[in-house]
Amino acid sequence: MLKVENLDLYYGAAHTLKKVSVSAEAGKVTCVLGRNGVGKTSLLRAIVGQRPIAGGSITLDGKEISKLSTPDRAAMGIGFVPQGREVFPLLSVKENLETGYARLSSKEKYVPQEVFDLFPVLKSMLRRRGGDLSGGQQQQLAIGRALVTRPRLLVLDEPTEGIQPSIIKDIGRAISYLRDKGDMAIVLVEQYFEFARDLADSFILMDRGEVVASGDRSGLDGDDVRRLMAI
Ligand SMILES: Nc1ncnc2c1ncn2[C@@H]1O[C@H](COP(=O)(O)OP(=O)(O)OP(=O)(O)O)[C@@H](O)[C@H]1O
Repeated sequence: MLKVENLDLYYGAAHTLKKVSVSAEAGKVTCVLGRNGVGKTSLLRAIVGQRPIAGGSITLDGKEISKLSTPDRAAMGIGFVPQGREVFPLLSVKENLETGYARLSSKEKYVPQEVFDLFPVLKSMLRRRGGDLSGGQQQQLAIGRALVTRPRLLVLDEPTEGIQPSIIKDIGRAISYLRDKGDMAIVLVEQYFEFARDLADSFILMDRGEVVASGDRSGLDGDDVRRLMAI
């Protein structure tokens, strides 16, 4: 479904991503692993259209999307859960979810029941302001908001960061459920190794802007991976 090939990205003179390649398939979780600052967030932002690339290609179902705007990519089915969640603090939970309606047809403008099944707390807090939710609840809201857009490709940037263990479990269960439905490809950036290992069908490991290892989940047990994940 998603194919990123030989992607180069710069911030000014800094060559932040060097010939990075990764792919993601429906019904699978692809994990992007690596320490702080190796370029994981930059890769995701390039995929969703928030960072221009200097070289390489990004295709979704064979169509080149690297020149398309972020809203156009969202309309093609890319949903993004950014690092830090980016919940609108003054909007209610309901209004935050409804921001996902922008590119939907009028028939699709509702919150899918599975959002509330996966995260029942959102249902009970629909009128609360986003900014009044705990970090874990905000993360659930950010995932729910992405699901409202009916993504075919769901891109998540460190959904466990700063979250309490019980909610990490809920988020892990949600990702497994979405994967097992079979029609959605999931790209997950994580620094929490055990969480990623439990979910990954395949992975890439990055170091200083480059992919230094990749493979299926069995490759995650190597010492190299742990060493390059250690902070
Ligand atoms: N807007 C920016 N301008 C300049 N440099 C940036 C910018 N954003 C990120 N960088 C630099 O690019 C490199 C990669 O950052 P990036 O956030 O992609 O890494 P990361 O692996 O996601 O790290 P983290 O886990 O901390 O988010 C870092 O050296 C970072 O300082």
